[in-house]
Amino acid sequence: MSTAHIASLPTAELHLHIEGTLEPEMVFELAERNSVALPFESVEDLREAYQFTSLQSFLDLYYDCMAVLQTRDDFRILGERYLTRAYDQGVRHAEIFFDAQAHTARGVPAEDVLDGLLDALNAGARRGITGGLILSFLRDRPVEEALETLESLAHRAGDLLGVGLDSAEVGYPPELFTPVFARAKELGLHSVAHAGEEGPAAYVWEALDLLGAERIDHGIRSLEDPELVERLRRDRVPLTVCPLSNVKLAVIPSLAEHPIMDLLDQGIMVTVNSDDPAYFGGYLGDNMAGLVDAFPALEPALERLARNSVDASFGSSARKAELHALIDKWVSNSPHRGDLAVDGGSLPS
Ligand SMILES: Nc1ncnc2[nH]cnc12
Ligand SMILES: [Zn+2]
Repeated sequence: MSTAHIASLPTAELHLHIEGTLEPEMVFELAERNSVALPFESVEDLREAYQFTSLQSFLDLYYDCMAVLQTRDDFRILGERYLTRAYDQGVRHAEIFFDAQAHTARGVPAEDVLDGLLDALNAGARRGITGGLILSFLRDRPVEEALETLESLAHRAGDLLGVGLDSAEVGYPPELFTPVFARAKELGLHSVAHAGEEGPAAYVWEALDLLGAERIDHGIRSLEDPELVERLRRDRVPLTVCPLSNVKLAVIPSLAEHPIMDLLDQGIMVTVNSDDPAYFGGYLGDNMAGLVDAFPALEPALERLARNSVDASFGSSARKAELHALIDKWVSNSPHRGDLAVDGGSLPS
């Protein structure tokens, strides 16, 4: 199967930080437009800094770069460019995280961020890519601030799909955010949480049992706990796995050592996502193609990965049916279609 065909697989992207789609060229473009001084001489200079040794080493640069995002229109452009690139790599539905606190801390109103991203999503929907927004709380900032942020957007709950939890993981257990997620539930919002990226399997349990998370973002360290694996399998809890991110942030030494095959073999509902594609070397289709390159045996499970992403999304039943029909079409245009895995979460042995 060609790389181009793999990268055209229709999917839903469920783990994507919009601020992580800020390409270096756009950092410079917006810095000029908004008169922001940058500590980098050139695009190349900035790109050279993309050498991360941990989640924190990435987050330091990620938060610095987003200082160039200042107006509703900046967020519209950011969103539209992501949706265009994602569409080109097969994405037909995107549930997008935004880090409101990283912007309000700089004096940018949360509603400007929200409105700019909604402008982009409305334009995307007219062009065949649907989606929604997930307000993600920064777990390394005070819980009270997360609650205030949620309350400040409570009157806009109808414009949000759900809430999430991200930023530096170790030392900031999900348990801390129990009241925030309880309030989000009262507002009728879905819940997801990053857990088990750098942090332990215990954080995944907390995200499920204390926050009521419906999906776990990353979750790869769940494999260290057989009881947790059984829980995820039994309840069909989706994991939004981000392979290129895991390698770039040194969570996994190389793509060839990624545990995706293990996760699938254990019957876990895995989805593939790009996390922060501008920083990690590729969008969703690039993640898929990289995985198949590292694990040729994954090819028969591509259809399963795509169907998982649709089933794990918070899209309407009607939209899910449309997305499954697009996957049907992709399968019928695939070589060796008789060999493709069509049911179950695991690979044929
Ligand atoms: N991979 C990641 N983990 C936690 N927080 C993030 N924010 C942006 N990317 C993230
Ligand atoms: Zn993430």
